[in-house]
Amino acid sequence: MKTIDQLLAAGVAGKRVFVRADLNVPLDGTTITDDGRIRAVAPTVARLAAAGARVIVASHLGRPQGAPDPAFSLAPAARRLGELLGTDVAFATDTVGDSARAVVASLADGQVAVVENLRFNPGETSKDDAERGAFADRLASLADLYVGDGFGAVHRKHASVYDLPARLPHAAGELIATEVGVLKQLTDDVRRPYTVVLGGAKVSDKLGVIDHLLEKADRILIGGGMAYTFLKAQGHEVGISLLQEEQVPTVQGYLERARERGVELVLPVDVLVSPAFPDLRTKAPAHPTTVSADAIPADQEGLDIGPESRKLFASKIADSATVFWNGPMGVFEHPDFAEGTKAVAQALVDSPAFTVVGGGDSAAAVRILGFDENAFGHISTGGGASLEYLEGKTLPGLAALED
Ligand SMILES: Nc1ncnc2c1ncn2[C@@H]1O[C@H](COP(=O)(O)OP(=O)(O)O)[C@@H](O)[C@H]1O
Ligand SMILES: O=C(OP(=O)(O)O)[C@H](O)COP(=O)(O)O
Repeated sequence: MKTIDQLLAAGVAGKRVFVRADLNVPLDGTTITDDGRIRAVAPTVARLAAAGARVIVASHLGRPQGAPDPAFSLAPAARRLGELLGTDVAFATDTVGDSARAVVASLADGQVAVVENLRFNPGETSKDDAERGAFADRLASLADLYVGDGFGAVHRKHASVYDLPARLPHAAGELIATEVGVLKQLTDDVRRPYTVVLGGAKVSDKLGVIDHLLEKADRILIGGGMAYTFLKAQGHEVGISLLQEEQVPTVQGYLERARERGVELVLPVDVLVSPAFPDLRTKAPAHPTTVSADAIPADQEGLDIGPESRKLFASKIADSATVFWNGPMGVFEHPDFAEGTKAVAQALVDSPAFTVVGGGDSAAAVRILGFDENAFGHISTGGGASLEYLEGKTLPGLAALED
């Protein structure tokens, strides 16, 4: 894989360099609640700008449906990038249209622009190669060189991640190089016991990785929204909790294989439930109840792991040599449902293990809940991306950066 150093050595002054970043940051309205992903890509942008490149930064944010949606605008992220770089950052109100072309044409050497959310365009995420390719052609017309540095999205076969680098001379940015360097340590010769903690809300996306983890990990702890499909697979009712009903038979297979292989699959023994999803803006008290994991009332939603589960998970983490964690244990954005995530983060900090936290929200959670980033072995900007990397899959966004 060519690195940014090689690109810089060849000279980028006056060149339009397209940087595919992952600026998919958590927002409260237009306020960024954690800017970790912007800080993570800023050094790559800064180095290119300092070398005289005209830098075009592009990213997705959230999951808009292929059309402009102001709730998912990258404008706040562009402003924050400008603050971090200490320079004006221009913003194009579209991705490949008149605004983007005008903004790029007006860039002087060393200046930086951000174009609007890639996913406002249906071609970005299309499953149709021709439609994705046509959008990649339009992106390619904006730039001379491509730098892939959106580690959190390298598992997506999307136009800006996969098709665009095939159309321009390309290199990997500093963030991707660092992320891959650290995650390699978890694939080569992992120190055991190796514990993987999974949670979060992207359940259908991430359930599949368990198939591979059953071959690799000694222990898998499952909390967050992921837990309820497992509890259902064990025959328990989960009320109105997040559930991937069609995956229940697959998960029953995982439970069976874990038993056969001697992999410890640890589920919550108690959960915090509430009749409604909490208001994350007002943070109004939700008055949750603690119930046993096998007794979730039909009209209630499981929104965090309970106190006994916190102790159980912490004890499993304490007795580990390597821990990889993706996915909050509950709806940590609300104080009533943050204790499970806090307890797991604290257990990682207290553990002598080599610890890696991955994922946009998981990384944000540890910082928002007040943990020192340096207390972890590594905080990865990618959740799904790191899980699929650990699975040994060929990731489209990394394969596309190969020479
Ligand atoms: N029990 C639950 N029910 C619904 N959502 C949950 C639950 N537990 C965690 N979440 C949500 O999961 C989200 C993060 O999930 P995900 O995107 O998969 O993690 P990451 O970004 O770290 O990879 C958080 O916004 C959190 O509120
Ligand atoms: O937030 C992300 O992934 P993550 O939640 O697995 O860390 C990335 O920005 C990818 O976003 P996507 O899962 O909508 O493709």
